[in-house]
Amino acid sequence: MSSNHYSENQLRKYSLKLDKIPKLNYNDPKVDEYISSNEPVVIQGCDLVASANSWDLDYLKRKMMGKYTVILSQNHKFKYHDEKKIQSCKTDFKPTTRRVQMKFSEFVDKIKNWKKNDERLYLQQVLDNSVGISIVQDFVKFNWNWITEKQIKNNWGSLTSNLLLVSMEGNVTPCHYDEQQNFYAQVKGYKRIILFRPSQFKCLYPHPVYHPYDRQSQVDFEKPDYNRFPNFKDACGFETVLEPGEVLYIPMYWFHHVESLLRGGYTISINFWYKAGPTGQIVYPLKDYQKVAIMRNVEKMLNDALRDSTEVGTLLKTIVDGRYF
Ligand SMILES: CC[C@@H](CC(=O)C(=O)O)C(=O)O
Ligand SMILES: [Zn+2]
Repeated sequence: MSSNHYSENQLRKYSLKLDKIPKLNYNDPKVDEYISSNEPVVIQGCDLVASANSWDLDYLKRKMMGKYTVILSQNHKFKYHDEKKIQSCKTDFKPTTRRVQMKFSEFVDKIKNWKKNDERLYLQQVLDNSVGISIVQDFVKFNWNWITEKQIKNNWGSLTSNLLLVSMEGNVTPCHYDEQQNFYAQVKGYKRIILFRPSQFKCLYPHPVYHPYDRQSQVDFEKPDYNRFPNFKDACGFETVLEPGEVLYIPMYWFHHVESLLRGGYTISINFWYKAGPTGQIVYPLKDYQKVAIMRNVEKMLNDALRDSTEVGTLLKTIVDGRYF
């Protein structure tokens, strides 16, 4: 996959079967068909975050005077972990990233002077009043008519947050799923996003629900352990390289892996996370994401009932072995 904006060798190499995600103009009626059926689609020309088109490091440095959330990593992977689950986790969990509060000017200096073996940086800041009046003024000029029309038409819940994502070139957010609907807007630079259906759960082996890495795939895409994760060889997904001005709809529970292109410079993205709508009438057959939600509830119920996460697997095997095929 290449275009006149980037080349194939800027994409990291994985042994995966990947189809292309369609790119449609925002007034193409097929866009609503994809969104209403929880299928990913790249939307062009909707100007969702056009008021952020001028955002670059210097502009943000001038306008953002506070301290902001920056993730530091010993390598190019920024695997998210839930701090709240660390103390209850029986195994000795060693996160590979740490979260600090950093002035924007310091963040800019560090990425501009970054050298090999330095910790990598990834600014991931919720867009709230702390970002300063200028940024808020750009924020209120987002195309809220367009996105709110989608929210209402698809009966989604409320907008929970917007993350401002400023990434160094080459950073990777490894494969995971979220339980929210997501419109992911690319502002600056190019990001490759790989997506898998929720039904690929059996190929991607997410960590157990009690684990700090809940929702994150256990599989290292760069060095897959096919002995532990044999179904990964059957994984098949979709990919796109998102360009500035484009918006990717990431359906809830769809696994996604995100990378800023190698040698592509820093990238700026803004996501829009929406709560799922009310379940309403259950329709059979169940959708794949509903089955993931059921599996999560079974794990949570067993963890709560057994009070020992190491017993959950044994009990589930006892239920299944020789009885359910
Ligand atoms: C949270 C970071 C990630 C985006 C993502 O996973 C999401 O918006 O759900 C990325 O852009 O690196
Ligand atoms: Zn995500």
